[in-house]
Amino acid sequence: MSAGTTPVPPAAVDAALGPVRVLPVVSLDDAAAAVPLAEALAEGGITAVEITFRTAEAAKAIEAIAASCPQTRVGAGTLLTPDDVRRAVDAGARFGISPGWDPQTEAAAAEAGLPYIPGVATAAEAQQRLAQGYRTLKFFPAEAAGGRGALRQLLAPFRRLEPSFIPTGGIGPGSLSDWLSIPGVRAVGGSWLAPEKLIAAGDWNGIAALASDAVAASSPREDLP
Ligand SMILES: O=C(O)C(=O)C[C@H](O)[C@H](O)COP(=O)(O)O
Repeated sequence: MSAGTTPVPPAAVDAALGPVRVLPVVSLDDAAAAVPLAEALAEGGITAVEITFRTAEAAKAIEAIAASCPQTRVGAGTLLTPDDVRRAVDAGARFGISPGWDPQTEAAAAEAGLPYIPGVATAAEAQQRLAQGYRTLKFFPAEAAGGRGALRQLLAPFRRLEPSFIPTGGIGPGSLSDWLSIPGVRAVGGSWLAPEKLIAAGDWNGIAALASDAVAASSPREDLP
């Protein structure tokens, strides 16, 4: 397969993400933290998590959450190669996300039937992915690529194709609700919900509090599964 591979249908991506409006982006140095972390996020009301392949423990962490946290939709992030995709799927990831896009990673995701969300930062990239049939796109790096103004401008010409964006990169509690109020923003991603320091300290109450603050700042959308 090559560029032009038919992606997993948008409805499957939507179903995999469920009602999530805030997606914690998590890098774990020790997979032993995965389950308590997912439980803390769920206690705060967040039942989806993206475990990034930035660390060697990613697959183990996904496997642990998939096995022990049935309430949590666990996905894999930073998918950069077909091998990342295969390891994510074998570990039990229910969706996959890349910071950008390449045809080999895309083909591996399509072959595995993994609901897959590529990243875009420009109109050209958005138009290419939409033309292929993707509808849910990560907008990355959200703040550095122009922030909310840039995304609003991107949405204007593409709106009739009904794209659904997950802005990620530089977003925190201060701007979360403004991002979520943009029509066309499905969810917001970010690492602020699982700071390295709190994870290292095992401060699960602290993480549950961050999650519940984020849920309080986000409006549910009735059209989501
Ligand atoms: O790792 C990946 O796959 C990425 O695409 C990048 C991350 O999603 C962002 O770096 C998170 O951004 P912060 O919330 O500002 O930390």
